[in-house]
Amino acid sequence: MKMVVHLDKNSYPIVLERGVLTHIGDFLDVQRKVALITESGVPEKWVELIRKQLPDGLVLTFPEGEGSKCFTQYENLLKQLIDAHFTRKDAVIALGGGVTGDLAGFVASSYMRGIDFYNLPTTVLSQVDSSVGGKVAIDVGAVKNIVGAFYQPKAVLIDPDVLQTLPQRQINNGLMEALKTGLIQDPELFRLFESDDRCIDAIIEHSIDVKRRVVEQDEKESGLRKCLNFGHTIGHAIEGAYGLNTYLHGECVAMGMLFMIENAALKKQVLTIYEKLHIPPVPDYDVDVLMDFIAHDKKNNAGSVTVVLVKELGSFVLEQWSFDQVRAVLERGPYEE
Ligand SMILES: O=C(O)C(=O)C[C@@H](O)[C@H](O)[C@H](O)COP(=O)(O)O
Repeated sequence: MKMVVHLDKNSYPIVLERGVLTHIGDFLDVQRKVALITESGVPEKWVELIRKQLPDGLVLTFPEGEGSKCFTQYENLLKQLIDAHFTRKDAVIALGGGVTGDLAGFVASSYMRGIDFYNLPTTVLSQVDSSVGGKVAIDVGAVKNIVGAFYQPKAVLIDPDVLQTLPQRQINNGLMEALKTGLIQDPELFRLFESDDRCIDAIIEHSIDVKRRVVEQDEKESGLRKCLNFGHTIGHAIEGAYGLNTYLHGECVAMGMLFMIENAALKKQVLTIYEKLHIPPVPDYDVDVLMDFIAHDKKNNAGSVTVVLVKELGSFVLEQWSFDQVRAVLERGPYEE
């Protein structure tokens, strides 16, 4: 199955196909230097599958985890491209999860002011969400994605077969971004979570299709695209407050969404899904610490923040809240009406 993200000269295909990673040469020119940027957690068999299709490939592996989305790793990767004499005609492939796509994409966006970038996501989270849309970034300290760019890939190749080696916690983590998409835009996608035989291919297809349509209408997040941040304002704050490595990103988004669902029956349905997928409960938090992170949110506007609320399944409302309103919600807690 192939979709195209229509963005004028930055348009690109998303290929969702079991086995697509066995023939990447059909989608990109491999007859040049290609940096295959990957993280240590990606099984060797997937790295080798891609490497052997790259006659002049350079495998660059960084330690897995959010901690690698930092200036040190960013600089290391750039230095390795310089040492290997990469030119503007060469390319970067990201093979991994959201961290790899963000880091490798930011490297590609800035090396020589931008070289070709291809995203080959290997986790549920990156397949349903982060590989599409061109957000690339690193963190500074515990502040998530604070330095980055909008830099669209030349193609996204999604192969659900690679998920067979993914630990269950990572699968459930990624599913939270798809659940988010269902809650804000796609009731049918939400229903897939309520059925007992969740079909991952259908979840990916629904999620990516919604994301594609949102990005086409608002590439740089001036309006509509903010809906994709449902759960992220408080989610990112919890992620940061717990040191970026205690909870996974999707788990934090799941926690963050609870504060922003203004429909008791729907919240109950969501909590039932969390229970089935073993999503951790919201931990104890210090309101002042979370507010400090929220003060750095990119959706801030002098003294207020754009929040995404879900009142009815499949739709969202954007509201401009004062910090006092956010504080009140944090003080009320995630499980209260
Ligand atoms: O693509 C988007 O736009 C999103 O907001 C998707 C999010 O799920 C994703 O986690 C994104 O990386 C968060 O972006 P940020 O702008 O809040 O850093």
